Amino acid sequence: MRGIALALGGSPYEFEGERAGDAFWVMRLIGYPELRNDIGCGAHTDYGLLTLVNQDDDINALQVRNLSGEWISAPPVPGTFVCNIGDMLKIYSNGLYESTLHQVINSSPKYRVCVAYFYETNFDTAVEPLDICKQKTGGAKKFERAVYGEHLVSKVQTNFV
Ligand SMILES: O=C(O)CCC(=O)C(=O)O
Ligand SMILES: [Fe+2]
Repeated sequence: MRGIALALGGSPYEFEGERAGDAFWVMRLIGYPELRNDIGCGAHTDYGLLTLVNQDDDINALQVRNLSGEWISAPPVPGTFVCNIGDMLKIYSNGLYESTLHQVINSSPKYRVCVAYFYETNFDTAVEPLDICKQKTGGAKKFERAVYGEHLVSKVQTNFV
């Protein structure tokens, strides 16, 4: 996160203290039964700052939607993690970073396991575009302020109910 803060033109500590000094992180171990096109992980964006996904090296199941609206594969690259930008980083960066829509369909003949680490802001943090990011994107904020915990609860309720 310090590298991302620097890349955005800020101090390395933009995502610490009241923003993410007490990060509401979650690690999830997810199993996907083989040969199932009907269950998996439906299309969604991740909620927080940054997600690191460690997936099986030999199963191609994760897909991301590109700007043309097509689903494209994100095949595993052994020894690497997939990094997803979350909704909070999209807001902080005023859209310089996109929280990409993705889904998981395991139509392979093998059970797939993924370990996903979600690095989030503090639960109660009110997230709004950083000044440095507004300056780089024309001056105006493109997204309204969102309280991370409220966003999380509303996404979980709409995703899982
Ligand atoms: O299983 C994966 O590769 C990704 C899972 C995912 O997108 C999520 O849990 O948010
Ligand atoms: Fe995800």
